[in-house]
Amino acid sequence: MMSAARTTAEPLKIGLLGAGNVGSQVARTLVEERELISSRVGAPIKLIGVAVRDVEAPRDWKIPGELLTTDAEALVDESDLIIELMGGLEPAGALVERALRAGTAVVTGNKALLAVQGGALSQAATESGALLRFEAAVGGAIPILRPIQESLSGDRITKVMGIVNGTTNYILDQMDSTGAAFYDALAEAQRLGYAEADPTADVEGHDAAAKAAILGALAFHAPFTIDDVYCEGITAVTSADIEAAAASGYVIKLLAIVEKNDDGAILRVHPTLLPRTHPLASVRGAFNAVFVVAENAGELMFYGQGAGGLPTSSAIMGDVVSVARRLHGGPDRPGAAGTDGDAQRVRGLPVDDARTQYYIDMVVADREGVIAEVARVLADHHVSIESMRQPGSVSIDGEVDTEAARERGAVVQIVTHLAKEKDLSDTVATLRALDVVRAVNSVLRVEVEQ
Ligand SMILES: NC(=O)C1=CN([C@@H]2O[C@H](COP(=O)(O)OP(=O)(O)OC[C@H]3O[C@@H](n4cnc5c(N)ncnc54)[C@H](O)[C@@H]3O)[C@@H](O)[C@H]2O)C=CC1
Ligand SMILES: N[C@@H](CC=O)C(=O)O
Ligand code: NA
Repeated sequence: MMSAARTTAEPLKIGLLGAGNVGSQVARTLVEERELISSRVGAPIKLIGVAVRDVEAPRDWKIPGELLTTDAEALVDESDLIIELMGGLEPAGALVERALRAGTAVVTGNKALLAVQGGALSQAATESGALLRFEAAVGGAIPILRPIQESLSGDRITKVMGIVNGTTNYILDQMDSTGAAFYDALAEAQRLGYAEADPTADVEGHDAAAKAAILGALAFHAPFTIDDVYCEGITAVTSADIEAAAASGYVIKLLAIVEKNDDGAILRVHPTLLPRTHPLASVRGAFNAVFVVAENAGELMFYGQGAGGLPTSSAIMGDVVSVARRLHGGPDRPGAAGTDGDAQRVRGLPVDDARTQYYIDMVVADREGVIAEVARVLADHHVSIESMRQPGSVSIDGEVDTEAARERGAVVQIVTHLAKEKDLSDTVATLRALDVVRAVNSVLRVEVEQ
């Protein structure tokens, strides 16, 4: 049985299995951000070892040599919490099972394993009281499994549909937007750390099918496996298909769809034509998006980075913090504001410090030199202009360029670059005070840049 909740200040011992794209980023976070993660947990944590195949292999982040080991089993036996990021069925499956049977908590991103042995592993966890979490297994960084398992646990989910494989979305997007060749786009997806160790799993749809099985199992509370999923990948999709779809206003996306009716559930993965106006059509690159439909909640949409070492490590670390809180006897929830021991508490700042773009609509005297005067006021306040329009004079009832309209003044509409709220409000006050400015009608904030 799982050992009693830890109440001492003894660090929680974390063992990491695998240090590839995701594992090396998780190792970096556990070492470089140890204090922050410990403060989020509310108790100390410590990475005690990283099991690798080759201690000399180059990695995205250089793991301190004393942490590296090739003895994964010994590391499992010494740890309180195992993070499995080797991928594949074996030896990952046996190691995860070994940990769970010993009551050791496991966090994994291994959808291939979960889609085959998820039921048996959950059973092993239940029997020993061990915790098993796998948010990274579907949608990479996107929190999607916990919302399904927890937030929607009081509702009935009827359908989950989305783009759940970053590699194939990247390939299809590159082919569609740049005319890239399939294998060039795949090679780039591999270089960027999106693809599975064997990318056949991505392009043949098996990775998306594994995710569909996990989504179906959690959404419908049923023991679905990858064998229950109808699966077609993208290898049969040609450049000609993509061009023809584009000519008719469609884009081709690999979708995973799990839906329930009165008789049961259908789980499927296949390339699908979507109108370019469909929300999933705008999901570009390795991004994922998942729609969930529930009887009472209606439609929900989740969007974010579905692949890549760094984004995926975020989901892994979220599970690690959540599990570590429970192992330390604390609640599996964030502390109330300012109570979780987070040393980097953030103070509130005045809105004057906010930076955004602005749209200003004003009426100025219709004469020479006025625009230069307006532009100078903006420059004096460090507000630069992105675009300026002069749609015409102030007309009433549709009159066009009459003497009377010109007398009322000219409309000027300005969009600024990023500026500080304080500089903008000073700018507007100065503009209002100018003789040549008849009125400042609107000042609206514009969000363009991330
Ligand atoms: N890369 C991504 O975007 C995402 C990956 N995942 C999952 O996370 C897991 C890891 O993915 P990546 O880091 O991309 O894979 P990767 O192939 O880059 O890394 C796996 C690492 O595990 C090592 N490994 C394999 N067998 C081992 C053994 N017996 N002993 C010691 N080390 C061993 C490999 O040498 C490799 O360095 C996989 O289950 C994958 O499906 C989940 C979400 C996103
Ligand atoms: N290979 C996967 C990685 C994330 O799950 C993908 O491309 O989405
Ligand atoms: Na996720």
